[in-house]
Amino acid sequence: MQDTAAAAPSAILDYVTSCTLPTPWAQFTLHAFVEHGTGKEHLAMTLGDLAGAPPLARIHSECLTGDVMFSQRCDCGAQLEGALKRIADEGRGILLYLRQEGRGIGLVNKIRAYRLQEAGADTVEANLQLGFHADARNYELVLPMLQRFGVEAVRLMTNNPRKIAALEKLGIRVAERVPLLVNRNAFNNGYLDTKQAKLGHMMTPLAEPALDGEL
Ligand SMILES: Nc1nc2c(ncn2[C@@H]2O[C@H](COP(=O)(O)OP(=O)(O)OP(=O)(O)O)[C@@H](O)[C@H]2O)c(=O)[nH]1
Ligand SMILES: [Zn+2]
Repeated sequence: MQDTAAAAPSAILDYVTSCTLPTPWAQFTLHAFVEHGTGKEHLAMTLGDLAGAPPLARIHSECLTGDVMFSQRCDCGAQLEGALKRIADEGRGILLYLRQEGRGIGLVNKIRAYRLQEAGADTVEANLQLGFHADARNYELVLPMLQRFGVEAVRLMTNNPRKIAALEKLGIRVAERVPLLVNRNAFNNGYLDTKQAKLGHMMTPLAEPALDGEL
C-alpha cells in the first residue's frame, strides 16, 4: 500500500514508504520510491527540516563494488560515507541513492569494463569498447524525488559538472557546489585522472577543513 504523499504524483515514479535509519553519524529517514517501467527501487535519506535555505545534497549513483564491497578502484564508497557525515554534521540534508549502477550500464557490464581496464583501457575507453556511452546516466528522477520533499534548490556535493548541468536543466537550482574529494589511492589514481581529463570532473583541493581521509 502506498503512503500518503505530500507532493503531486509523478509520471515516472511512485513514492512508497519510509522508515527511520540509524547510522553511525545520525538517525536518518529512509524513503523508498519505485520507478515506473523499470520497477527499480530508488532511495532517499533525509535529515532535519528541508524547508527554507537550500539543503546540503548528494545525488549518488549506485556502485555496489564501492558502496558495499569496499572497492578501492573508485571513490564511491568514501563519497557515500563522506556525504552522510557532512549532512549529519549540519543536522540537515538529503541524499538520493539512484540505482544507475556502472554509470548506467549495470553491474555485469561494469565488471566487463573493469576487465577491459585490466587489459589497458581507461574507464571511458572501456565503456566505448563495450558499445556504451562514456556516461549512460539519466537524472530525470531527481526532480520528482526532490519535489517530494519540497526541495527546489540544493548545495550539491559533487565534483561532476555534468551532474550540475543535468540538475539545472531539470529546473533544480544548484546554489553551491561542495567538493567531495575523498580516498584517492594507488588503485584509483588513474581512474580519477581519467575522470578529470575526459569527463570534466573538478578535482580541486578543498577550501574547507577536510574530513578524515579527505584530500
Ligand atoms: N562503467 C563504469 N562505471 C563506473 C566505473 N567506476 C565507477 N563507475 C560507476 O560510476 C558511478 C559513479 O560515478 P562517478 O563519476 O564516480 O561519480 P559522479 O557521481 O558522476 O560524480 P561525483 O558526484 O563527483 O561523485 C557509479 O554508478 C559507479 O558504479 C567504471 O570504471 N566503469
Ligand atoms: Zn564506484
